[in-house]
Amino acid sequence: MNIVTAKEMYVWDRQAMEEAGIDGKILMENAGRAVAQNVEKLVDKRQRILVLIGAGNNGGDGFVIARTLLNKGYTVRAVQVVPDEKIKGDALAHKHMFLASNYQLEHLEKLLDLFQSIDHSDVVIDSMLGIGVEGRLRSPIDQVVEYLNQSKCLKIAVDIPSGVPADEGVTDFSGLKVDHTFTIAAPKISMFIEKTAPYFGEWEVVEIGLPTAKLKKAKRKLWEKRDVAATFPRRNAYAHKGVHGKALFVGGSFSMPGSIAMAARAGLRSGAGLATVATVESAWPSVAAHIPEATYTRVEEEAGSMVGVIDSGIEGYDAIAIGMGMGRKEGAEAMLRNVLEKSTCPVLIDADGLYHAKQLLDEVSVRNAPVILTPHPGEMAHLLGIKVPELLARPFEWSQRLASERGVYVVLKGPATIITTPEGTQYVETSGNAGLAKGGSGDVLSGILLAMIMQTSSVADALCNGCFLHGKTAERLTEDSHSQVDLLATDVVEGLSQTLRTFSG
Ligand SMILES: NC(=O)C1=CN([C@@H]2O[C@H](COP(=O)(O)OP(=O)(O)OC[C@H]3O[C@@H](n4cnc5c(N)ncnc54)[C@H](O)[C@@H]3O)[C@@H](O)[C@H]2O)[C@@H](O)CC1
Ligand SMILES: Nc1ncnc2c1ncn2[C@@H]1O[C@H](COP(=O)(O)OP(=O)(O)O)[C@@H](O)[C@H]1O
Ligand SMILES: [K+]
Repeated sequence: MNIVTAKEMYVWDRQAMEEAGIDGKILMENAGRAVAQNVEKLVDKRQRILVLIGAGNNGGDGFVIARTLLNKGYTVRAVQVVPDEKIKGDALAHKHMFLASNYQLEHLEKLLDLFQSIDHSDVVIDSMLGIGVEGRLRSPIDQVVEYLNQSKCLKIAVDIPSGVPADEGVTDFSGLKVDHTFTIAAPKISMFIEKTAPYFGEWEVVEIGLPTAKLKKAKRKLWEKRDVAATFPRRNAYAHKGVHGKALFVGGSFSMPGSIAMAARAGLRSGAGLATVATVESAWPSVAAHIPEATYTRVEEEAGSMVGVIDSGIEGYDAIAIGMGMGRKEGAEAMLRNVLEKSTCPVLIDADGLYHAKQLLDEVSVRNAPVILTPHPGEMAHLLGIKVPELLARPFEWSQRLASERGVYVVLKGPATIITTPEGTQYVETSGNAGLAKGGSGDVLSGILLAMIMQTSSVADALCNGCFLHGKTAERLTEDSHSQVDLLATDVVEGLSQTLRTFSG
C-alpha cells in the first residue's frame, strides 16, 4: 500500500477526475459512505453523533457522512463551523443534497452553544479540515479543537484530524487528537512521524474508487502481511547448511560481550546456515558459552578493545554484520575499513560500527556489494551531522538523502521503521512495541537482518521481513507470556522460533 504526501494525493485525485473522467462528486460520495460504514461499526443508534463540517472538501465528506447516517436512522446533528460563502464546488453540491433530503443543518454562531452541543454528544466526527490545512489553526476552528481535545466523547477524524499536517517537516501546528481516523485512499506520511502519529489514534484506509494504476510508481510503501507472505524465504527440503549462508559477526569487547552474542544467536535462530564470531579473546569465553553453534575468530585487543584486523578468509563469507559492542577505539575503525575494503559480500553496519562509519562514508560509497546501515535516530543524526529533532521532523527525506548520496540501504529504526534503498524507494514497517525499547534489541535485529539477507534475493525484502519478524515476535511475546516492562532482548531471540513457526515453511 502506498504512503502519500498531500501533493501526491491531489495529483492522484486530479488524474482520477481529468484523465479517468470520474466526477469529483462521486469520489466525495464514495468517501463519505466509506467513512459512514466504518462509523457504524463503532457507534450504535442510541448514541448522539455530532458532525462538524468545515469549508473544503473535507467538509464535503462531512455532508455525505451526516446524510448517510441519518438515512440509516442514526441520531445525528450536523453543524457547519464556517460561513455559507466558504462552501463551494463539490462540497456545495453535497450540501444541497443534504438540505434537499430534508435534513437540518445548524450553523456555528456562538462558540458556547457549540461547546454545549459537544457536551451533549457521545461521538464527534471531525470533517472540519483535511489535507488542505495551511499553518496553525485559525479561529473559530482553533477554539473548537481546543475544547474537543478536553472532551471525553469519542472522536473520529475524516481523512486526517483537523490541524494536523499530512506531510513531514511541519512542527509548528495545533491539531485535534482523535480516537480513530478513517483516511482516504492511502495513508499519509505524517502518520509515521513521531510528533504527528499520536494525533491519529487507530487509523484505517477507506477505498473511494481512485484508479490505483494512476498513482505514479510508488516511492513509499507500507510493508504489510501480504508482502511478508509473498516474499518470506521458504526452506527447501534438500537444503544443507551451506545453502543458507555463512555469516560473519564482528564485534564485542571485554566490557560488551553480550551484543555480538545476541546478534549471532539471533542470526542462527533466523535461519543462517553457519555463523562465525570475530571477537576479542577476553570476550570469547562468555560469547561461546551462549552460542556453541558458532565458530570463532580471534581479534587482537588492547585493554579489552579490538585493535587488530581479520588477516585472511574474509572473502569466504556470504554476509557480514559489524559493530555490535565493538567499542569506539581507533582500532575498531581500522577493522571496519578492512571489512569494507576486503570483503565482497553485503556488509551490515550497526551500533559502534555506525560511529566509525562516519569517517568511512567514502569507502562505503565505492563498494560494489551492498552496505546496510541500521541506525537508531541518535546514530543517524550523528552520521548526518544534525540534531535528533531535525532528523525526526523529516526522517523520510533524511533517509533518502543518505541512501542515495552514499548508495546504501538505510534502516532507520523506531516505532515506524523506515527502510530506504539506494534507489530511493522507501518501506515503512510498523510492527513491534515499547517492549523493544531496551538495550540489546538492536543487536538482535542486526542478527535477524543478516540471516534474512542471506536467504532472500532482494535486500529490501530481506530488511522489511527482518524488521517484521523482530517486531511481531515482541508483539506475540507481550501478548502471551511477557509484559512490555520485563521483555528482554534475549527473550526475543528465543521467541523467534514460535513466530517463525506461524509463517515460514
Ligand atoms: N481524492 C481526494 O483526495 C478526495 C479528497 N476528499 C477530501 O478533501 C480533502 C481535501 O480538500 P481541500 O483541498 O478542500 O482541503 P480541506 O478540506 O482541508 O480544506 C481547506 C480549506 O480549509 C481552510 N483552512 C486551511 N488552513 C486552515 C487553517 N490553518 N485554519 C483554518 N482554516 C483553514 C481554507 O479555507 C481552505 O480552503 C481531503 O482531506 C479529503 O477529506 C474527498 O472529498 C474525496 C476525494
Ligand atoms: N517504542 C518502540 N516501539 C516499537 N519498536 C521499538 C520501540 N523502541 C525500540 N524499538 C525497536 O527496537 C530496536 C532498538 O534498536 P536500538 O535502539 O539499536 O537498540 P540497542 O542499541 O539497545 O540494541 C529497533 O528495532 C526499534 O525499531
Ligand atoms: K478532518
